[in-house]
Amino acid sequence: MSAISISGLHKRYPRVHALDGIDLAVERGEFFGLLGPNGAGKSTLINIVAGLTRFDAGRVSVLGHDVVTDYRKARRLIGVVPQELTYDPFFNVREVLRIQSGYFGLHKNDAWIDELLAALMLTEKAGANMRALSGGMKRRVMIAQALVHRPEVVVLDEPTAGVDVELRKSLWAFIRRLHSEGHTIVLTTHYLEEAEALCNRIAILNRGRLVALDTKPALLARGIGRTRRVCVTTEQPLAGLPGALEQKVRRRDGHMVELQLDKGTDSVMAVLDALRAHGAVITDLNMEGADLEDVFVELTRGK
Ligand SMILES: Nc1ncnc2c1ncn2[C@@H]1O[C@H](COP(=O)(O)OP(=O)(O)OP(=O)(O)O)[C@@H](O)[C@H]1O
Repeated sequence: MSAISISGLHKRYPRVHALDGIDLAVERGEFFGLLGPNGAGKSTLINIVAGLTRFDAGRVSVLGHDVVTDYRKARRLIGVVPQELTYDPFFNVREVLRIQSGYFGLHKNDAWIDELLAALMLTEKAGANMRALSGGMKRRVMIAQALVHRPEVVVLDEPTAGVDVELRKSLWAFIRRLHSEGHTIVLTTHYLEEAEALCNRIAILNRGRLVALDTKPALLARGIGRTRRVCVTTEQPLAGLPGALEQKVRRRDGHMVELQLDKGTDSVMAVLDALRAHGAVITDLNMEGADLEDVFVELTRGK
């Protein structure tokens, strides 16, 4: 049985086909990344899995429980950390977590709440009013809130958006811990670095469609993963480029030109020679292997 199973899923808003036939299964125990540019449909998908958004066609279940016909059971098995910070400013942190526990009929949940507060470094803020917390702390409370009922499946919609580096690292550590304790984790993120560091399987969504779904090494091994980026800085802005190089340009900005080269067939030395023969005086050179960003850019570019 899959942790999350989605088949033939369609969701239309009046002006956009937000999800255009999604088939996807997240297995139990996976650390799954859901990536995509703005508007790709990630939040819509997550909200559907959480039972918060209606859809037009398809089937969605959490650990075998249909999110529509078996809503209550599905809801108990999943914890969703939404992207937007929504909270009631009149309650303190502990009250928020107690109220949330109450929704699940858990009236003696303080031991677990204390554990969550400690793990998320919120113990000292337990009595603080929500409105008095910083954005990063509110986000941690929302994570705790999603976990009060110890759901097996944890879905985090951009948990580290707008969070400083230090807190991001501690959130990563906490999410890793949840995963090592047996939770299935689904993470949406804009930070490719984050998906590369954490997820074992990654789906890339673009305009409501899945454009890739594979393990991280398999994604990197795709054709595009065999390229290398070379960034050349020249003394004078380049007037033009040798014809053969024009089509390899990825970015160009005054003194700098970034080329995407095939590791197998393009020799870096030959490229530099061609630039020099064209009158360029090279002052700096940077090379990078392909990373997930190349794959992402390639798959979500244009149409
Ligand atoms: N309630 C709504 N009413 C109408 N259109 C919506 C609604 N919610 C989302 N959309 C549209 O559906 C599409 C998918 O949006 P969604 O928020 O799921 O994307 P996303 O991948 O989560 O983007 P982001 O990374 O910016 O959060 C977008 O075109 C968006 O404008």
